[in-house]
Amino acid sequence: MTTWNQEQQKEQKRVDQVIHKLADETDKLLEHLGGKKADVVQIRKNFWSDVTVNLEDADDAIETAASIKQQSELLSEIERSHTSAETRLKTYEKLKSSPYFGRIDFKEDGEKSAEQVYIGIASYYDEPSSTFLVHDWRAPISSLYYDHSLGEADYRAPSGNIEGQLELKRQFMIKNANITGMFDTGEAIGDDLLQHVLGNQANTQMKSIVATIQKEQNAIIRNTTSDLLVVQGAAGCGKTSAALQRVAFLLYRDRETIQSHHVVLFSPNNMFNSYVANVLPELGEENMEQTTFQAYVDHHLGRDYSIETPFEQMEELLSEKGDSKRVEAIKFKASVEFLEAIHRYAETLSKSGIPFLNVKFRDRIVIRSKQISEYFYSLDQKETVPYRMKKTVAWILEELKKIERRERKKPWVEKEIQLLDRNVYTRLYEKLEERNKYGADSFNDLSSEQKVLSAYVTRIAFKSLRESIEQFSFLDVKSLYAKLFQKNKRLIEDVNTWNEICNQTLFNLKQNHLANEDATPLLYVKELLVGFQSNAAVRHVFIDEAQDFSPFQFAFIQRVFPRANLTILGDLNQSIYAHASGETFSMLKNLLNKKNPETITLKRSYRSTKEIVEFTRSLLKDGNEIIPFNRSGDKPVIAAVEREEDHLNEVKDLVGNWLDKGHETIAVICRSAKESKDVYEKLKDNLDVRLMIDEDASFQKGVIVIPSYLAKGIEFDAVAIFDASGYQLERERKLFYTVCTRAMHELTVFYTGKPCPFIEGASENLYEVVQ
Ligand SMILES: Nc1ncnc2c1ncn2[C@@H]1O[C@H](COP(=O)(O)OP(=O)(O)OP(=O)(O)O)[C@@H](O)[C@H]1O
Repeated sequence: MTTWNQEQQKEQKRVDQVIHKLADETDKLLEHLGGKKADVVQIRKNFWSDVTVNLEDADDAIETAASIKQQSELLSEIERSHTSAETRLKTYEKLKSSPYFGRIDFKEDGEKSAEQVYIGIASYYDEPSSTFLVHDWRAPISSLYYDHSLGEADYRAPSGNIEGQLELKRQFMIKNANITGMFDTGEAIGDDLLQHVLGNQANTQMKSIVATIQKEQNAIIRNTTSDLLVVQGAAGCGKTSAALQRVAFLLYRDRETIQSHHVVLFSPNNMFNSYVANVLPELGEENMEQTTFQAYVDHHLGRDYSIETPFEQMEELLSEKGDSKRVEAIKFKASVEFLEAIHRYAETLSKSGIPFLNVKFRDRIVIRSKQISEYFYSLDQKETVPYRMKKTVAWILEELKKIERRERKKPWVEKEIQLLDRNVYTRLYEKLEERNKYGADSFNDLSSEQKVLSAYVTRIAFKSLRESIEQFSFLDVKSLYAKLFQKNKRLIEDVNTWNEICNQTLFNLKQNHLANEDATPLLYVKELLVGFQSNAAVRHVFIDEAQDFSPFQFAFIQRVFPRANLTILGDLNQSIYAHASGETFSMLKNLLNKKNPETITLKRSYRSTKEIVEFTRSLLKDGNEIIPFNRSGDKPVIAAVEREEDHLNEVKDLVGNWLDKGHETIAVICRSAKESKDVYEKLKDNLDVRLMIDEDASFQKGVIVIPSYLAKGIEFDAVAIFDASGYQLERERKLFYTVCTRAMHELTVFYTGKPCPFIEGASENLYEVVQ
């Protein structure tokens, strides 16, 4: 037997031993859990009988409270240890199938021999031998595995820097407790395993990459020094993957202070949320909070306006209606200059000019906007506007109290009393009887009955008004925003289409419609006046696909999560929305004012084969910096088709071939949802295909037809681009690049009429042409 085989046998023996121990531990835990569960059920059952309830006098009441406290503390202690035992059990279950993926032998300076460190998704400590049989990949010593080749190496431990020699680095593939592959490598992370992993079929959900994290990705995952970490990287270089492993790392490192709900991920759409939802649970962690910026805007403005979604905006721009004037308006409204103009505007409002609305009750004006304005501007101007707004709310509520009292005698109140529900009447009666015990009037006394009922009716009638005042409904947000768009007062000199921008904005506002580009600035200017509703509990915010965030959105997130560190990940070459500034992320440093901002650039792309990356990077003006990972496949195919029927037939045949080859996730990517629907309708009778135009749908295996912008962030085994002749305008270059980079193994681009100018710019030896 060769030494390597012997070595593999030795390793398999160790795997067997570890798994055996894990099985024993699991049994013990199950027994312990059974006992605990019984304890909890017993305590819950006896909770009130074990507690001495005696409320006769003050001393007894104190004793009772103490008794309840003691019981509930006991209960929660048992529940706590039950939960942590359950978590451990889940971890053991995962380790039992694949206990680790790596081993390093590290000889610390001053030690006689090297320590063998096995690395897995969680640590496993063996009490009898007082050793870690598996180290968590996030433990300080595990960073040696990702960061160093053989030879001198060091890592940062809580006690300081530890130096020594890395003598061995071994990677394992272990499935169902069997070693199916094993490689020794001298590099940081050997390419063999990565080749194997990347060659697999795409999954409908993203996988964790802990076994093959690259050194440059590890720098993102383990960064602890920066409050603003910006990651710029090519399509498929692992930005999303690194972000998710970073969440897992932070949850592990700061486990005493941070839980999953202290971390928020902003992603491009809900489908993407479901696509990444499995990574953290796979690593034994709970998912962070996931949201989209649109969800935030809808939550705050959805009741008052019909808001255009980013997808609706995209559809319009991709249709014939999408003119360059609208694009210019969108860019203007997302610009840093507009943001600064809004700040200047808000400053002037501190002295005068805030538009207020009359406060109305039952269609009658009860407080005039002029009175509100006078009150607001009578307050000390040294105080902030949000503080004065809060004082104004308090003042209006006081005024409403007086008005409410006066209303009680009005005829409408009497009418409402007649309509009162019987149950309400009885409840009020009981309340009054209760009060009566203490010498108040009786309900039988007619005048006091009337008083109670009219007070009740008016209180209920004013309730929603009071609540809306607390939400600053007296602020005329529409006029506030509209005032920015005066034809004779250009906010920024070099906007050519200023008059059109003004007309369109004012027209939309009149209809209570908010174009997507107006929603965030309008909300922003409102919040500058009333104060941002912030969440200080959140400690880390991740923004994925950040190239499509406007400066407004960044500024918003910063204010809403004032204590959070930001990790911002994006690729400027994939800026597909018109509001994307196209600027580098360097403006974020000034905009966000965070400590130690750092930028990391990732250049190596892992998703697609070398041939696909070489082709896609040539679609960009400056794509040469993107480095493909060395995994080979077929060259992309450019297929010219003459007629629509031919196009559909060719797509159908191609997809059939791909299915025969074993590809499981296949996408026919169209430009718009409109085109997707059309293509789907024509394909569905001859092909098992699904239409994916709803961003709330979850991503599934099989063949899908999907619009370009929804495919952002996800990947497929094989991609067919439907009619690339549709991508003609320079502003669609990045959209075209984005859709082509979704392919892992195969890419075919069809076109019907005019060739796509971006392909024409690519060198002919990078693709095959099929006529
Ligand atoms: N170190 C790695 N080991 C294994 N697979 C990796 C690694 N890094 C990235 N990948 C794989 O590469 C693919 C692309 O990764 P990911 O989606 O994170 O890239 P991205 O930079 O977010 O891409 P895009 O900008 O195009 O959305 C995924 O399949 C991911 O699993």
